[in-house]
Amino acid sequence: MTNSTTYSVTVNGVTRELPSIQVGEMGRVPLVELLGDFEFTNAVADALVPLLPENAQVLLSVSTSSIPLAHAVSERKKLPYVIVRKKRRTYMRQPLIQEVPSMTLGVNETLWLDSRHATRLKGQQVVILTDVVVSGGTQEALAKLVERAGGTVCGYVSGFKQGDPRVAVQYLVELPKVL
Ligand SMILES: O=P(O)(O)OC[C@H]1O[C@H](OP(=O)(O)OP(=O)(O)O)[C@H](O)[C@@H]1O
Repeated sequence: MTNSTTYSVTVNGVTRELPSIQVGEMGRVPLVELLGDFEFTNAVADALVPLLPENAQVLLSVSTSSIPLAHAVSERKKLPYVIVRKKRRTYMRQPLIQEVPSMTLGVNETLWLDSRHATRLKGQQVVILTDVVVSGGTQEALAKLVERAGGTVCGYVSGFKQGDPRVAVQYLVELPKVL
């Protein structure tokens, strides 16, 4: 930690001072933001690639914060990626709908996977990839979507772990839950 309001992390030689944000009654939480930061996203993607299971065929991630990371890892591994949405779109056809019971900020979410993309998971070995894992609720909900789509989860990977997730996640950096 560099001072009382930031938390310093370095991945593959790229350092960021994470701001600490007051989250409800949890206290001050160091906040990772890959969105809008290509240099840090690329560093995290480079470091995550060796953690992916060898048999991975597809990456599955979720909007919004994890999208740049999923894209960068996909590009490096030459694996396709699928993004689950948090809002229904009019162009979705017969989406799979999955609730996330409790998330980081205590807000329930609903995940939507368009059937066009669910088809891409069928019969595939799928890695679940997020930028941050806290409770693991999001990764669990993504795993349920994989099963419902007829795929198999072959691993859970996250750039950062912040807390005690309910799933066994491969991660790069453990962050304190509160500062
Ligand atoms: O392990 P969990 O407790 O489920 O929390 C992890 C989730 O929380 C963050 O998303 P966030 O809630 O910030 O949503 P956003 O990506 O839409 O900003 C992160 O990107 C994961 O998806």
